[in-house]
Amino acid sequence: MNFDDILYEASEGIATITINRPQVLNAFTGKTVDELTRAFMQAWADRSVRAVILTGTGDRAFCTGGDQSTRSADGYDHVARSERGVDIDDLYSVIRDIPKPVIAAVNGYAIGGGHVLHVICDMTIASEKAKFGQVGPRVGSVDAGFGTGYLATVVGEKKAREIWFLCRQYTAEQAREMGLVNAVVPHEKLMDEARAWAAEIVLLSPTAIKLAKQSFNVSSEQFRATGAFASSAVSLYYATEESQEGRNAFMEKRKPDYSKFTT
Ligand SMILES: CC(C)(COP(=O)(O)OP(=O)(O)OC[C@H]1O[C@@H](n2cnc3c(N)ncnc32)[C@H](O)[C@@H]1OP(=O)(O)O)[C@@H](O)C(=O)NCCC(=O)NCCSC(=O)c1cc(O)c2ccccc2c1O
Repeated sequence: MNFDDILYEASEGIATITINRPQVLNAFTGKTVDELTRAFMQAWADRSVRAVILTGTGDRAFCTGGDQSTRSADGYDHVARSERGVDIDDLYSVIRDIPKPVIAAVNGYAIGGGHVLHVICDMTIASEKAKFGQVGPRVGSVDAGFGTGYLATVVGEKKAREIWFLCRQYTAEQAREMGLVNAVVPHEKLMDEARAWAAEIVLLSPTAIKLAKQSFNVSSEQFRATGAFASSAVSLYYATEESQEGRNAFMEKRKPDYSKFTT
């Protein structure tokens, strides 16, 4: 399968999927989301693959979410819906549903939708240089469902609300302390560590792993429906002046001014 925005490689039972848009810190467009979804389906269909690693190209970013330069007033479709009609909810679903563990190897910023991506992965290994956070309320967006409710099941309600309501960035060590990542390793050892974890999985019973993963998914399944509903709501929100102010401020490299908006 040919991809433009991502890299796909499979060997020794491990598929590695790499978001490859370093010029925008691996932010994704609809096309990127579509390619990621297809890459996960390819890893699912390949019976020799027992574990998947998701990472980003370069030293600076895992993924910084939707590519703001492609977002327009008529909404979310331009950010995360491809010509083929595949959207972010399908990507989140395939990461959860593929019956093989998915390890996020976070090599830098995991921000916005990029943060949600690593949260959805089964496990996260972080470079000591990694930075984590949500930015939606700053840039006029919100990725609810897995991005909010499921995050709260991972780090607790208070911490999840802090992450969303303050839009701070957290270090890899802070992320480990709050249970957001499984391990923190020296930057240059990140991919070796991720491959070592995946190689351990390769030796285990694939059916037992599948059953365990599917059973873990049961209690958070409600967030899939919340996410679909939230995507519909956000596509309406993106059309508003308030949301546009967030996006425009980011592109113009200034602070957003939400002072005239109320709710
Ligand atoms: C990630 C940062 C904190 C990094 O800051 P830093 O100062 O280190 O670097 P720069 O800001 O100078 O970035 C370098 C370069 O990359 C460009 N860039 C970075 N991120 C993006 C991006 N997301 N889109 C487009 N371009 C990006 C940046 O403009 C610079 O370009 P130059 O040409 O000037 O060199 C900081 O970059 C940052 O905060 N980025 C913004 C991240 C952001 O707004 N992400 C989108 C959030 S919304 C989202 O992801 C989202 C996705 C979904 O799929 C949803 C689905 C459903 C509902 C909601 C969704 C949703 O909210």
